[in-house]
Amino acid sequence: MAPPEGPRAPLEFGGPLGAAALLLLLPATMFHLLLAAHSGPARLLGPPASLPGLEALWSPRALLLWLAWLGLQAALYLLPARKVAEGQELKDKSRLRYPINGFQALVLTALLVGLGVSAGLPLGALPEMLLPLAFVATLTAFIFSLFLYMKAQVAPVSALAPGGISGNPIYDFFLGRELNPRICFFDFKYFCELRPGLIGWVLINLALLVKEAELRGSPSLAMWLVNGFQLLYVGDALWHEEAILTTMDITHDGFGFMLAFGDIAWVPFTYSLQAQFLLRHPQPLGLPMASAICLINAIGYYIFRGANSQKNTFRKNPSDPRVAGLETISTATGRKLLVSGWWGMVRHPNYLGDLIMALAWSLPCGVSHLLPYFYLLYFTALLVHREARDERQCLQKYGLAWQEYCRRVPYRIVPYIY
Ligand SMILES: NC(=O)C1=CN([C@@H]2O[C@H](COP(=O)(O)OP(=O)(O)OC[C@H]3O[C@@H](n4cnc5c(N)ncnc54)[C@H](OP(=O)(O)O)[C@@H]3O)[C@@H](O)[C@H]2O)C=CC1
Ligand SMILES: CC(C)=CCC[C@@H](C)[C@H]1CC=C2C3=C(CC[C@@]21C)[C@@]1(C)CC[C@H](O)C(C)(C)[C@@H]1CC3
Repeated sequence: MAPPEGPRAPLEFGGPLGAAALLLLLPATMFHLLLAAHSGPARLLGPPASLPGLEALWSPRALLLWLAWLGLQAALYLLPARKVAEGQELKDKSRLRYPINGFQALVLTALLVGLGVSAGLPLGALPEMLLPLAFVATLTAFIFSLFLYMKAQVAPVSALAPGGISGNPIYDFFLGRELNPRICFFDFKYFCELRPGLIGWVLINLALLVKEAELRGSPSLAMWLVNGFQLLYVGDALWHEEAILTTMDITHDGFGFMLAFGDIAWVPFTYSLQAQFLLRHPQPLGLPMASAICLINAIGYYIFRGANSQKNTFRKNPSDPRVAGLETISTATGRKLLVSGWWGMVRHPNYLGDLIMALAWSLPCGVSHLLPYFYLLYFTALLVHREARDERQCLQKYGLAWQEYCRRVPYRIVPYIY
């Protein structure tokens, strides 16, 4: 029998207590990382050297800059798109429409920043504002999640996510009640997932690179690598923007504090940790080591892109010649599961590629500190947890066919290990 959905569904993240703890723990971790990367010892574990006062956190300039950034990204979202894609079928059998113009937003942002810099915009001053910017981003995430929670109170039941309707306000505030909150064509979750945070991440990286050039004459090789790898990752996400429409964040999870904070605060301010670390803790990196790290990133990217594209192509059109020859298992839903190609190697080959890239992003920072490896550690925990959630959902969706898939492809993420 399928597990229940709605108020009787099993609670995730340790239920209301776990959600309450995460509401505090996630912002606290982000500030700890920002302070640690800025400090001499750069300790991941242990208390920061000193705690900032309110004057270090609050800055009207940072608030203005942050609101201007959100406004710019919202305006770019509303520009005419090269394509309008349809999302997955919803409970009421309708499909939402989404503009595909994320890559265009990245390019236009780059052009505007380029113009600004040539007109004297001090991009190298941004690293000094990271703390107050992270503070206003966190405040925005709390206020915005409150708005989303209230908006969900008046949304029809069919618009609610299966997980966020436990009835416990803290849990539902954290996980999100409404699946696709929108005002007219403006989809809040889709906008936040790919625009202000992801593009903000590469802009922060670039500012750190500029600042390093100002301080030391030129950016280090390690800084170039981190910038290049992460720009490739963000550019790839925006180029393949349509693929996000089938991820569990869009199709299953509600839009609450977890995703709102994750998208607009956690991603830009913690995913740029390696570049933040390198600015204060320069690391020597020779060409042979740099080449080996590039190779690791290329292997990770090859697996990540290959696996994601294979599944997306198959889900869009199983008779596409690129996937038509692959072996499949039929399921009672009428959909099929791939059992050869990337998806016959492990059950989440895309996670494997992503983790290999995460390793390549940390290696340029050397091995003297644990701090730049935070992303790899956090990401491993996130993907292991995400994989378990996805398995539960697939078992519920596909039943015996999923069990057969697990028998034929026994490893989850790493062949012969996990
Ligand atoms: N950088 C970051 O912080 C993060 C990055 N990611 C990345 O996002 C990407 C998307 O991840 P995510 O949304 O978690 O999940 P996936 O893209 O792995 O999607 C899982 C879904 O794929 C379908 N599926 C699973 N197995 C098969 C199969 N054998 N054949 C066909 N379809 C299958 C199922 O959905 P259905 O059958 O309904 O189509 C399943 O629910 C990944 O590359 C991940 O690494 C994710 C989280 C955070
Ligand atoms: C700890 C915490 C705050 C959890 C929230 C998790 C979010 C940070 C992540 C959940 C899924 C994500 C995805 C991406 C970024 C991180 C979040 C939002 C993603 C946009 C990164 C780029 C990838 O190519 C992607 C598009 C596949 C990916 C989608 C999932």
